[in-house]
Amino acid sequence: MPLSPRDLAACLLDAGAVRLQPLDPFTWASGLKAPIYCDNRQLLGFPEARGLIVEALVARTASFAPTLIAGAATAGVPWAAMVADRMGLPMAYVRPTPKNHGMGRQVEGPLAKGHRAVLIEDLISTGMSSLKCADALRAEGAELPAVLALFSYGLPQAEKAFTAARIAFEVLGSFQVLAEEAERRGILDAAGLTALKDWRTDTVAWSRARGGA
Ligand SMILES: O=P(O)(O)OC[C@H]1O[C@H](OP(=O)(O)OP(=O)(O)O)[C@H](O)[C@@H]1O
Ligand SMILES: O=C(O)c1cc(=O)[nH]c(=O)[nH]1
Repeated sequence: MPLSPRDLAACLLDAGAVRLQPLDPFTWASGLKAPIYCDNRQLLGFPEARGLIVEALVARTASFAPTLIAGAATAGVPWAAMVADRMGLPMAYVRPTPKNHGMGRQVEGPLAKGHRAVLIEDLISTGMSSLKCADALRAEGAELPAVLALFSYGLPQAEKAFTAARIAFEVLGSFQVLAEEAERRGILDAAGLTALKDWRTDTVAWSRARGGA
């Protein structure tokens, strides 16, 4: 059976990957402050869950008929490596910025030019990191039909950014289902639920009120 968003939420909660700290917010890569942090990297320590996730990524990836699998550094790289290995395809990885010594490359591995690439990312918040990698792949001459990620918060700024960049993105799991599963398991108490609800009402205002971007 394919991995559902609820299965992914279960994997994340079982792995202890989800942390809630409304009173001591996390700073995200974008500079936003948030009450939640989803550390997908924890999934790497669970071979069974990891295998199911890779299988789901392979199925989605295959539908785009890529000739190259690219990983967004750093957290997307292990997933891209496992997918590329299962599919018997070349793999590259993309740094957030070009390396400032050595070969000075942003896309590392085979030249992306002429390839039809799928970019694999672990998580999408604002989409900024994935889209920087997407730009680099396109600048090197790759066609990029899609970005695939394990999880997305479903923030409107991400939707807008991907639409503007004309790149499809697909995810295995969402914040909404994760929050539902956490509530079902009794992990989210009333205070946690209220904090997440307040945050979701306006994530940017919530962040600014706490000194974030
Ligand atoms: O959609 P965004 O707003 O860009 O946020 C998501 C990005 O943030 C995290 O990466 P981080 O920069 O923490 O680095 P890492 O991948 O090296 O852990 C995550 O792995 C995504 O790449
Ligand atoms: O936006 C981020 O930086 C971010 C959020 C999150 O929940 N997990 C993560 O790894 N990064």
